Amino acid sequence: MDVEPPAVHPKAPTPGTELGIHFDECFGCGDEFEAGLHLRSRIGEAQTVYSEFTVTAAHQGAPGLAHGGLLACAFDEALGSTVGNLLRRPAVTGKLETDFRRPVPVGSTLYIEARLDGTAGRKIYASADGHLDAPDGPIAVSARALFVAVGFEHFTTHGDPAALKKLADAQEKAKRVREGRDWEINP
Ligand SMILES: CCCCCCCCCCCCCC(=O)SCCNC(=O)CCNC(=O)[C@H](O)C(C)(C)COP(=O)(O)OP(=O)(O)OC[C@H]1O[C@@H](n2cnc3c(N)ncnc32)[C@H](O)[C@@H]1OP(=O)(O)O
Repeated sequence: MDVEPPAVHPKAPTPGTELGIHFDECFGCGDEFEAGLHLRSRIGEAQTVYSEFTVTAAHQGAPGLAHGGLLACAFDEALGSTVGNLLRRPAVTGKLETDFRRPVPVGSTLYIEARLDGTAGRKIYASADGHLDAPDGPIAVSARALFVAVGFEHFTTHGDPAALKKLADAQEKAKRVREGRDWEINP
């Protein structure tokens, strides 16, 4: 099947939108686990998403340096967020390839610029570059990923139904607050 240019969903958030946390317990972006990556993302122009990841002592491999697996995790999150928010289509990572070009010290921030590259049926291609300590800093890590679109049953069949319900309830509550209907919540 030919790879086609990605078609951004008409209801995708607009450039400049801060994306927030998609699930409190997500290791990539959630705030429930102190040692998590706490990635913060916003929509950029032309099918891009910008994310920032600050490396702490909790993310070390060698003394004072980020663990490569956790850097890959940051890219999985940044790319997953790009696919999910721009296409508004449930998808999971099928393949993730990383190039580690420079060491990333504790205390540094990676500025990750992620983009959609194309789609072919259920396959979604995306890639990203991580710039060290400034949006135009040297590239320390690059990644390419294949996401595969799945039905919602992927998560209900393989995931945790109680956690999914917690997530659905939180999303419903956030929607009510956004629409000014928070008074409808019966405590
Ligand atoms: C508003 C919304 C906001 C949302 C924000 C969300 C943020 C989220 C942030 C979180 C981010 C974190 C995100 C995470 O961490 S997601 C968690 C990590 N990923 C997983 O757990 C996925 C586990 N794998 C599976 O479930 C299945 O294997 C999948 C579903 C991927 C495919 O099994 P399925 O049986 O369904 O499909 P298929 O096998 O017919 O494959 C379909 C097509 O894909 C091609 N293919 C598959 N794998 C590979 C591969 N490795 N290399 C090359 N190609 C591969 C395959 O050849 C075929 O192509 P073609 O033959 O049709 O040409």
